[in-house]
Amino acid sequence: MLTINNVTKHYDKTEALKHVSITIPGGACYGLVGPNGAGKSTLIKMITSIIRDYKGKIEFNEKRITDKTKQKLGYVPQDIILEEDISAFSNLQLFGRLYNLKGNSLNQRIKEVLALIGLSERGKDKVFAFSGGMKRRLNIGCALMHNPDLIIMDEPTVGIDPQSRKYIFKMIEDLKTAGKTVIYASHYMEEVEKLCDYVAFLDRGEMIENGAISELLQQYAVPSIYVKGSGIPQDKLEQYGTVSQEDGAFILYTEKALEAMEHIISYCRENRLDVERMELVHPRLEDVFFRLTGSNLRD
Ligand SMILES: Nc1ncnc2c1ncn2[C@@H]1O[C@H](COP(=O)(O)OP(=O)(O)OP(=O)(O)O)[C@@H](O)[C@H]1O
Repeated sequence: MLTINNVTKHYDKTEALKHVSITIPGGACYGLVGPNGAGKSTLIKMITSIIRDYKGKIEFNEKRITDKTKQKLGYVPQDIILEEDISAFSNLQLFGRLYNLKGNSLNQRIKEVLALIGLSERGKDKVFAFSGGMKRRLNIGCALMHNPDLIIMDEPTVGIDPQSRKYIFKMIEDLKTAGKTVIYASHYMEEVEKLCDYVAFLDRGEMIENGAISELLQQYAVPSIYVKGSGIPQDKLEQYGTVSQEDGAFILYTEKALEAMEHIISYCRENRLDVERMELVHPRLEDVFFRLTGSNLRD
């Protein structure tokens, strides 16, 4: 378990984090979400003790993060930190040695990690020949060499191809199955919704809300109905909730979705109006963020 207790960080006059507290249960995948400048990278650097001058307390399994406990942490930075002129194997070897792996156990671990990141066939190839996605996978592999219990990933899918993204998702699922704890900072809300069990929303250094994704969806997101058809009066829909328009269709946000759908269908039948398409839209994490902040993450 990782506990972040009332942490505050200033960079000169910028207050990058303000009294943030989060508890991350062991074995969970925890999303950190927020717009540019929200404080995600600062928080991650504090967890990994790259930044040490802050107020508050961060503990992993009830111990302050020291050079010794740091051995249990794996950090995948936003920027790729690989030696391009040497092979994938040699890059992993470098990182393994940093964690005191040697001889057979080092070679064995390199093989395991190459398999985990889907690059077994490319171990001998120099990194400069790799695609952006392969470099990202190798970057993650470097952080896994010492088999850490907590893996912290800062925007690991930025600028990569769909195949590598899929591979990274699978790696995270495998890490979860192996009982590892994962912190996943991302701008991509749909990725967090798919991969993570919990999420913390950060905005301008403040933690706006956090908790289990399923509970936040229930608490904050209102279901909506997509209705497309000719002649359907907007005020009929407004009897059930708030209505917005999108590409010639209505989106009705309502807590009484099924009742509203039944009434819209019978109204259209009675008045011989044509319903081209009507469907219930399940709320998304993006909607929760919008509800809490009044803006979209990528505005
Ligand atoms: N080294 C630094 N010196 C001064 N200000 C900084 C420094 N690093 C970050 N900041 C400021 O602190 C705030 C939080 O930045 P941080 O990089 O943690 O946000 P972020 O959520 O990771 O954003 P992004 O998604 O753009 O990486 C921002 O206002 C940023 O400009």
